[in-house]
Parts: sequence; C-alpha cells; structure tokens
Amino acid sequence: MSFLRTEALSRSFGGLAAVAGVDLSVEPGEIRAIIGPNGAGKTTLVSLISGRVPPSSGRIEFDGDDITALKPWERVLRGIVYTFQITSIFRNLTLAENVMLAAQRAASRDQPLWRGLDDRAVTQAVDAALERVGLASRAQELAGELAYGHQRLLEVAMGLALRPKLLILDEPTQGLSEQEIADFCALVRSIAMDATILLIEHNMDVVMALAQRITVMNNGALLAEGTPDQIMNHAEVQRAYLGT
Ligand SMILES: Nc1ncnc2c1ncn2[C@@H]1O[C@H](COP(=O)(O)OP(=O)(O)OP(=O)(O)O)[C@@H](O)[C@H]1O
Repeated sequence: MSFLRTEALSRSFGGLAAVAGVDLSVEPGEIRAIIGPNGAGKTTLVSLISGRVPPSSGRIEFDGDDITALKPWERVLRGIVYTFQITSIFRNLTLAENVMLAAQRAASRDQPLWRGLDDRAVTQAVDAALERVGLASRAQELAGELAYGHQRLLEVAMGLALRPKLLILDEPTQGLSEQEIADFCALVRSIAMDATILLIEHNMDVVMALAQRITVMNNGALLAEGTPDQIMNHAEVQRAYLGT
C-alpha cells in the first residue's frame, strides 16, 4: 500500500480542467519530483493533496486513511505540510518568532505539537529548525529583511517545525544562489531520512540530483512517470516538456 495515493483526482476551474483524473502513488521515504510546463497543474495537484483546494471529484489516501474530506489543518496534524500553506511570513517578526508561530498556529487547533515542552525546549526546537535550513545565525533578524530565496528557506524551517511526514516543496530553489542550491539539496536529502518529499521544481539539475522518481504532468494529466533516466529518455516528455 502506498503512503500517498490519489485516485481519479480532478479539479476544474470554470471550464478548465486544471487537474484531470490523476492517479498518483508515492512510497514512504521517497523524494518525488513533479515537473511539467507552466500551467500543467502541478500546484493545483499539491494544493488538492494539502487541502488548500477542494477536489471536483476523486479521492486522496494518506498513510492508510481516506483524507479527501479533511480540512487543511487536519492534514497538517497528520503530517502533510505544504510550505505555501505557511507563506504568511510576518515581515515584522524575527525568523525565530515566525517559526514559533507556525508551530503554534497548528498546535492551537487542540492537539499541541509541542505540548509538554517548556520554553527552553521550544526555543531549542525553533533553533534546530532554523539550523537545518542554514538560518540559525539570523534567528533574531526580521523576516522582512531576508532576500526572497531566504524567505523560502524560512518557510521550509516553518514547515519542519510542524514535524512533517509528507513535506511538499513548491519551487523551493527559486531565488537561491548555486551554493545555496547545493546546500538545499543536502537539506532535502536529510529531511528525506524521516519524511517523504513531493518537490515541484523547474530547475532540472535539482530534479535530477534529488528525485528517485519523477512524475511529469501536462494539461492536468500525468504524462509519464519513472526514474530520472527513464524520464530524460522519454520521447513524449522530450516533446511536451523539454521542447525537443
Ligand atoms: N484558482 C484558480 N482559478 C482559476 N484557474 C486556476 C486557478 N488555479 C489554477 N488555475 C489554472 O489551472 C491551470 C493549472 O495551474 P497550476 O498553477 O496548477 O499549474 P502549474 O503546473 O503549477 O504551473 P506553474 O509551473 O506555472 O506554477 C492553469 O491554467 C491555471 O491558470
């Protein structure tokens, strides 16, 4: 049984089928990349999985349960964390305060993630999350002062504070330098030691370096799926996506 499974998952906006009949299966611990041209439906698909967008039809199973009807925050408590869910970075708060708030907002729903932790332990958990994304030394700076790419890393730290089982990263390397991208790849590998990762990414070097399997979307549907090698050599993918 798969860790995450969608069955005939669909979402239309008006007459447009943004996601159409998607059957996706992801195994625990996998790093799965989702690629495809602009408008292919990638963000809509992960928004359906996180609960941010309700489906028009279809079903989602996570960790053995049908979660199709669950609210986004109920999915967070089950361990599904989409970094865009917490995009609301507060620019006038410090990095540390942002991470703490992300955890508190999820926790305030009746099942505190950090119940039983004293202030010192919470501070340590916040520091650890910032440390993992390389922002620990800037914990006391205001989030608004970060460059765009670093704000994306702060979002990842906020996601890590929620203790994800499935972490959904939507174009996380946008705005990062080459060195920062290399560090980010190392971070994703370390996160994958105890979580499953869905990665929407346009940077093919990052996709090829990280993904064990790649799912290719086009026009709301799955066009292909396979290992990086299989996808690179897939004729239809080359036509639709790589433009060759
Ligand atoms: N809330 C919405 N209302 C109307 N149309 C939408 C909405 N969200 C997405 N769409 C449309 O659905 C289609 C798929 O969009 P989506 O953002 O999922 O694609 P994507 O593969 O993530 O694209 P990109 O790589 O550009 O982010 C697009 O045609 C988009 O315009």
